[in-house]
Amino acid sequence: MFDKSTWIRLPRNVVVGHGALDDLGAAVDELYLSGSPLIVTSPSPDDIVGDQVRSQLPSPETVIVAEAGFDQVQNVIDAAQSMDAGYIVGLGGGKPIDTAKMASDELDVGFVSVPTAASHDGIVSGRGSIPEGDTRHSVAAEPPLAVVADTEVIADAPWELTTAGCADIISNYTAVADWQLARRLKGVEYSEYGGALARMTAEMLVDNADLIRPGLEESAWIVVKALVSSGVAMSIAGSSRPASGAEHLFSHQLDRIAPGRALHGHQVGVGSIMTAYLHDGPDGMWQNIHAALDSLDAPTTAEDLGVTEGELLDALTSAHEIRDRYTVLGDGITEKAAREVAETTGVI
Ligand SMILES: NC(=O)C1=CN([C@@H]2O[C@H](COP(=O)(O)OP(=O)(O)OC[C@H]3O[C@@H](n4cnc5c(N)ncnc54)[C@H](OP(=O)(O)O)[C@@H]3O)[C@@H](O)[C@H]2O)C=CC1
Ligand SMILES: O=C(CO)COP(=O)(O)O
Ligand SMILES: [Zn+2]
Repeated sequence: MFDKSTWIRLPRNVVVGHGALDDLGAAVDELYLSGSPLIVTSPSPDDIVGDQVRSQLPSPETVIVAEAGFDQVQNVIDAAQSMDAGYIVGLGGGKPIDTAKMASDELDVGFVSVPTAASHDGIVSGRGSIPEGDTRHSVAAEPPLAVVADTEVIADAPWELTTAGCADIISNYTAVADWQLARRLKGVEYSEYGGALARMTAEMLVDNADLIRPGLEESAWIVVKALVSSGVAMSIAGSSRPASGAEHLFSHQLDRIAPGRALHGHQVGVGSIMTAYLHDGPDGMWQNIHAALDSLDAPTTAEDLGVTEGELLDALTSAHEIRDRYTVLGDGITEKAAREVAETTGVI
């Protein structure tokens, strides 16, 4: 087996647009894969487009993923082995897509990504992010051979899924700042291209924020392109560093402390406001991040996220424990400092 950790692995076919789902069969045929696919999805995407996807693929089988987790990845591996799947299709939001890409990696079979929501930037990346007990693992996973994103389906998805994707991209500002800090203080390896692409993607999204409105297919198109770009940045870097810093540590910790209250993207957006403040102080980028999230109707407060002041402060003070990734949180901040940043930025 080759060591692929230094390879930049990117999709061959990225099909984005109105009715793109009708091209799924053709986009897959063009990959010269053999055998039948296992489709990994969750309840809503399966209801909405499951039949349309199945009708274009040879003798598919389907697994519905209830929750993210390694047990679900194992279920998918077992199902794929028992049908001798030729490749795996991830259909839906981040949960089924990450599960599918991790199972594909384990089995060494091709992976095709079919997002039904513009809710996260894992739709193109070769990274999987899965919770396990008190930690979250960000692991190398099979990057998609093809991505098929139908803007008609995505524009019809609940608006908050799109605003979550926007916030996930806006958080690249603080993720890159954390990565640069880790390079300066800890000698962490840094990719100029990965960092520049992630930051530029956030800037372009913020510049186009006025065009991103509910129900508009053009908005879905702008956000999906940005998510693709952010995923490519992660592939170039060979890690999630360009798109995941302290704001993601905060969000992952909130998933443990207050599970299921808010979407991933919304949590990282609020985290980004606070970690921007920690980077630059009162006059820095936190106000721009706050204004951009506000203009997109994305959450900016603990209340918007449905978490209490105590839960938010708990997550911020313990976020550094989630994984060994140096950020502006260093080896942890005090409750007094956490309260000050949350109050000054209006998060609590
Ligand atoms: N690997 C990576 O680089 C990255 C991974 N992630 C991971 O992705 C996950 C978050 O992704 P997210 O998409 O929020 O999670 P989910 O897959 O849980 O999707 C969120 C919700 O959207 C619903 N949904 C999806 N598509 C539609 C649609 N078209 N219409 C109506 N509802 C729809 C799902 O419904 P239902 O459950 O009923 O099916 C679910 O309730 C996290 O686990 C995160 O860590 C995030 C960023 C990057
Ligand atoms: O959510 C991600 C990038 O937006 C993935 O990052 P993690 O490695 O922190 O899970
Ligand atoms: Zn994210």
